[in-house]
Amino acid sequence: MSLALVTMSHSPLLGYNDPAPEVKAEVDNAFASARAFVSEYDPTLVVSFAPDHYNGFFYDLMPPFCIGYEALGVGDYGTAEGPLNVPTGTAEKLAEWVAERDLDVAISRKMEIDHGAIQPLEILFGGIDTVPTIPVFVNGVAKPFTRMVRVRRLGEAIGSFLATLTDERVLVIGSGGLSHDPPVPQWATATEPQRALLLNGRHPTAAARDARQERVIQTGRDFAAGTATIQDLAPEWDRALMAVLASGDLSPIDAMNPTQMAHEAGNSAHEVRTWVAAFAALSAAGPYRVGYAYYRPIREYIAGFGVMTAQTAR
Ligand SMILES: O=C(O)/C=C/c1cccc(O)c1O
Ligand SMILES: [Fe+2]
Repeated sequence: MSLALVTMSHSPLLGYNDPAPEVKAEVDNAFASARAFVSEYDPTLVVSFAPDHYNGFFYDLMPPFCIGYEALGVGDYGTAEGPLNVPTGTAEKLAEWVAERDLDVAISRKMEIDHGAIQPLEILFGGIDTVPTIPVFVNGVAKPFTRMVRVRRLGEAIGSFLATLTDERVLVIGSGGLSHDPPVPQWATATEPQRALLLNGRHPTAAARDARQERVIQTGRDFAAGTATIQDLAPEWDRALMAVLASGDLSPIDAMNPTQMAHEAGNSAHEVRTWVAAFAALSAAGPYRVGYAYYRPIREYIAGFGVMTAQTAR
């Protein structure tokens, strides 16, 4: 049984704050390479590991992981709104398989997902319902964070299930990261209105959504201009992580410390958990080979921006 993987940074600022034309062309080329890889593999099932940014998951009930049995996009930053094509029966079996392997994972029969999960589907498939997709939420923004070994184990358990689906060609996606520190409020330092959003900010008014997005877009512009106060990107940290993921030996990930990750690479660097889960899932089907890798720190997107493709080695 073989599996395929695409991991990619997302940024809601794509199309809002574009970098210099040659950098934008590089990113477009990276997306085109990932698309070509996916098109050749022709997946029949996608498992998408993605974070959320207080659009679907809030502090009224914040799980570290959640498998979606049904899901819909919320439509933030112009991304698609509406239902995904989730194979509910397979998602249910996946959650049971994971629970039997001693891992605690939440489930949702109505998962609301934002640009973190939607953007890769739109970039790779041109839509959110073209290929059956099981969304797996991996908390990458809301403290407290699980130890990284739990993320690796979850990925491996999901991969071991996927390896039993011999009639499917499964693509795993990891969306997020790499180093970045966008102006997503932190509970400890949030104002009262921000805390209300973090606690239960579902379905904001159009005006509230626009105000939030405008603030992030402006921060991206300020960051590119060198005037923002957010933490800088950490290209060496990003490249080192990509090297570990490409090496096939994920064990060094277990030693990564959540506090240190945020300190070195920004609060939202925890989104790399999705990459770790995706690579761990891939590793469950045997040794793998990375076919394509792109990286550049892009301040306009507030992202250490990376794209990788990989596949089970034959
Ligand atoms: O949720 C937001 O408003 C912003 C999120 C964001 C900004 C920059 C890079 C990212 O990966 C993000 O998710
Ligand atoms: Fe994000």
